[in-house]
Amino acid sequence: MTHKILVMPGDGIGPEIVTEATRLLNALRERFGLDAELEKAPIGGAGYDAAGEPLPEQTLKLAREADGLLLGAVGGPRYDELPWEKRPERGLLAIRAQLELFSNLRPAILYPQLASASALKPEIVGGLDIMILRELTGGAYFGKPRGIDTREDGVRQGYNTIIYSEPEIERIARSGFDIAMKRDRRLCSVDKANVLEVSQLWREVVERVAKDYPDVALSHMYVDNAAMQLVRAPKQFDVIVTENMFGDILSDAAAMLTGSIGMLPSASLDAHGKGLYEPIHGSAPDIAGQGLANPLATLLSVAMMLRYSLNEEAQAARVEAAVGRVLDDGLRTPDIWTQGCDKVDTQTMGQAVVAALSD
Ligand SMILES: NC(=O)C1=CN([C@@H]2O[C@H](COP(=O)(O)OP(=O)(O)OC[C@H]3O[C@@H](n4cnc5c(N)ncnc54)[C@H](O)[C@@H]3O)[C@@H](O)[C@H]2O)C=CC1
Ligand SMILES: CC(C)CC(=O)C(=O)O
Ligand SMILES: [Mg+2]
Repeated sequence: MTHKILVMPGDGIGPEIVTEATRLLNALRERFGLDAELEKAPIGGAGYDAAGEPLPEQTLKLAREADGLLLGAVGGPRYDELPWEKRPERGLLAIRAQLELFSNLRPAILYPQLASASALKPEIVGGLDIMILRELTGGAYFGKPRGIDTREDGVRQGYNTIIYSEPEIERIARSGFDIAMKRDRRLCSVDKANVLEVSQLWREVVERVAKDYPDVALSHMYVDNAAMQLVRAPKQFDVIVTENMFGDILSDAAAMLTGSIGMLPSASLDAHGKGLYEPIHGSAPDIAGQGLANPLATLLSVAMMLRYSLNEEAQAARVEAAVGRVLDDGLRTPDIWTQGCDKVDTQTMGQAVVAALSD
């Protein structure tokens, strides 16, 4: 069956890195028999420019019809003054919500070739392979009420609401336990239950779900400590499950353990395996259009799409092996460059991965 893949480049470095992902997918089609057709649609600032909406109706329609979704990144200073409903970031949140992509897998893996690019010493971080599972359709980014208004005494105030229902917590907890069962069977649930009622409920529900997974060692940790422990001794973690905003922040921190935020892919899944795949980073306006962006997080996101949504494990492994080979050859974009390696631009890196694909 032909896989329908929708690519949504978005803004900033989005189009540059998605160009490399498209090059990769086309190579898999032409040289390795991947049966797939690609379509392209605007989202984020590009959606606003094209259709006046950060998630145009036509993009959402195509997304619903596709088997796999690939996204670059959204946002940029050009759009920062827009009202919330029109902002690029709103388009991203909207597609996640509309497609019920509640389960966001963010693997943080240190490639051995990048040991010297990590923010931590090799003896602390060597062999790092953790999975951060972030709840993606609840919490502060979606809770209502939200806004900025003026109190009766004339003082302006801004507010958001962190809200989670029991079923929302339960389904992400189950995802966390299921993932842990396929790994080292250790799950750390991260919350702020010493201060937040929403976290107290989170902890209660996670404990309840744990009864169905007696083989998984469950622990709990407050998010402030978790941030510190990630930097102090990251290998103590196997799977981390946490709410939307905590996961957003912790995964950016974890990225630096792997050398760069340009190395971390992600999968955002619904309950049936449909997924949106994207690097965890943003649109990086500071380096956009200069060939400086690392495309590897996006290419590794393609691998995740092949594995999780398209059932193409061999193709996924092929992509990951090619990334490993290119790193073996010493090619580095500036964000992961260290002494003795070859500094290359976005396109050269993408072409090298394609050239390194093999049986
Ligand atoms: N999923 C998405 O589409 C996301 C969008 N954003 C949006 O992106 C815009 C910029 O946000 P920032 O806070 O600056 O975060 P960012 O992740 O875009 O950039 C943070 C830093 O990492 C660098 N960086 C990011 N990706 C890189 C790559 N592939 N290769 C090399 N260096 C890379 C950037 O140059 C920058 O110095 C904002 O409009 C923000 O709302 C932010 C995070 C996620
Ligand atoms: C629009 C933001 C929620 C995007 C982001 O920072 C992320 O998903 O990591
Ligand atoms: Mg983020």
